[in-house]
Amino acid sequence: MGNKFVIIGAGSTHTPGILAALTAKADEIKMSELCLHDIEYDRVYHMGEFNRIYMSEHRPDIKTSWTTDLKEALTGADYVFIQIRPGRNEQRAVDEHTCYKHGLIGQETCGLGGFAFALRTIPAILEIVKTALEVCPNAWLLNYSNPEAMVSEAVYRTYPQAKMLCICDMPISQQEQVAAYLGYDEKDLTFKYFGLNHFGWYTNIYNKKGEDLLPQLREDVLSGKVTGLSASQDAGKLDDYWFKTFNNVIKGFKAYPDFMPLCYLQYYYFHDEMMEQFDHEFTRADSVLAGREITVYQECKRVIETQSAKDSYLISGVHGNYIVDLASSIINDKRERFIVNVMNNGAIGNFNHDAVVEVPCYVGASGVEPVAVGYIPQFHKSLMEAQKGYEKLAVEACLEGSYDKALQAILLNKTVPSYRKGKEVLDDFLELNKDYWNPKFYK
Ligand SMILES: NC(=O)c1ccc[n+]([C@@H]2O[C@H](COP(=O)([O-])OP(=O)(O)OC[C@H]3O[C@@H](n4cnc5c(N)ncnc54)[C@H](O)[C@@H]3O)[C@@H](O)[C@H]2O)c1
Ligand SMILES: O=P(O)(O)OC[C@H]1O[C@H](O[C@H]2[C@H](O)[C@@H](O)[C@@H](O)O[C@@H]2CO)[C@H](O)[C@@H](O)[C@@H]1O
Ligand SMILES: [Mn+2]
Repeated sequence: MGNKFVIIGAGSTHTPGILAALTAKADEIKMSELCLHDIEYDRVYHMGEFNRIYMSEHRPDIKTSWTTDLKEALTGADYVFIQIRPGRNEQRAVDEHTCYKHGLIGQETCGLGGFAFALRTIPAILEIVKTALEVCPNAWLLNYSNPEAMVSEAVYRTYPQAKMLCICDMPISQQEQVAAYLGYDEKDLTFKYFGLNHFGWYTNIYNKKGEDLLPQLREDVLSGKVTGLSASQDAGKLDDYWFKTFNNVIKGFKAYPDFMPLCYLQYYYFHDEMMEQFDHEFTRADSVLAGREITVYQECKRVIETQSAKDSYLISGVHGNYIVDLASSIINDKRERFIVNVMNNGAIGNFNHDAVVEVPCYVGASGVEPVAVGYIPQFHKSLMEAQKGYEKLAVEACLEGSYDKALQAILLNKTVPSYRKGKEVLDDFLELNKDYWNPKFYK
């Protein structure tokens, strides 16, 4: 008997990439069944039928199904991938435009866009984990749903018994860019890293000879020899948003050269410049809605009409491969190294032990074993402490429906300059999220 895999939020436009990775590694992960679930019938119908046709042509031995019934999806599940976006990209666009209206960065997970997003996602994720603990308590839950930093805090404190890993594909994406610049395959390098999700730094980059390549990269940055990461890649593969974002890594590394920053730190290091660099009228969510949201479902409809996926493009890419490789490391007890959001418990010696941090971990059948990072410098520790205070208070505000805690959280976010600005955005968000936020906010 093989493994039943389930994708919750399967209407995700990233699902085709995950299907490609699951299919490519079906034997390695012993996949015998794949069920797609989403709360929106139209989305799970199109993605579910796409998957049925695709699998019938590539792996007819694998049983496929799709449903809007969560308990039905989770019955007998062994591995559950979760990638939900309550309110979809339409509500993400509302988050971004609202922040820009008040002169603050509008971004999916960073700044106050992430705050609104977290307060929509956390209640939904907790419901899914609660149901999974009832229906398939021994299943591994691998979560991509954002904002990971706050989703993981909420889940790990509410359901510490859940076999759940909260992961992000940004570190591996940036590592692939850096490896290409250095002339290596990413798998041949060991990246030393610490931080919070979308708020971390690389301290060393070792090759197989044990040589640390970060100092040379730092020299290239400080000398002006390298001005952008994406230059090392076929820029055509990256859209303008990612092209700019990966190039800003070099800008951040130059500004604070002790460690290489994860690209998302651009929103905190250079908030004012990000306001100039990114379009306020046509935001990232607008771009996704006009792009990926349309092309992915057009392809699903085409395959359903022709009843064949033989000539369908399917790009597994880093997003699809990362979560399937992680599942394989558990299934086959490979104990490979992944960057995961885990309870600190001393991995970062001088940071709150009762806080979720994002660190390298070895992942096997027994779960995750974080690397001992040791003590981190005052600069990074202080930035992380303020951000973690924001994250923890945002989770408490969400779970309690507390306006006061929401106001406290907001002021701790480095993209918010004042109580007045933060309160203006919060009050707009309360009105705009009535269908998603804790009803206690409105009592
Ligand atoms: N961790 C990472 O590095 C990473 C990478 C990519 C995407 N993501 C996250 O994955 C999630 C999905 O992203 P996307 O761009 O694919 O979104 P998407 O809008 O394309 O798809 C999300 C799907 O979730 C469904 N959904 C919403 N609420 C649900 C619920 N309660 N139960 C089941 N399904 C539900 C929606 O109907 C939609 O089909 C987002 O949270 C996004 O931020 C995370
Ligand atoms: O703006 P989106 O919806 O395209 O992406 C938002 C997500 O961006 C990161 O994931 C990227 C990944 O880093 C990139 O290399 C490529 O694989 O696409 C992914 C998804 O677009 C980030 O890690 C996620 O947390 C964001 O949700
Ligand atoms: Mn991420």
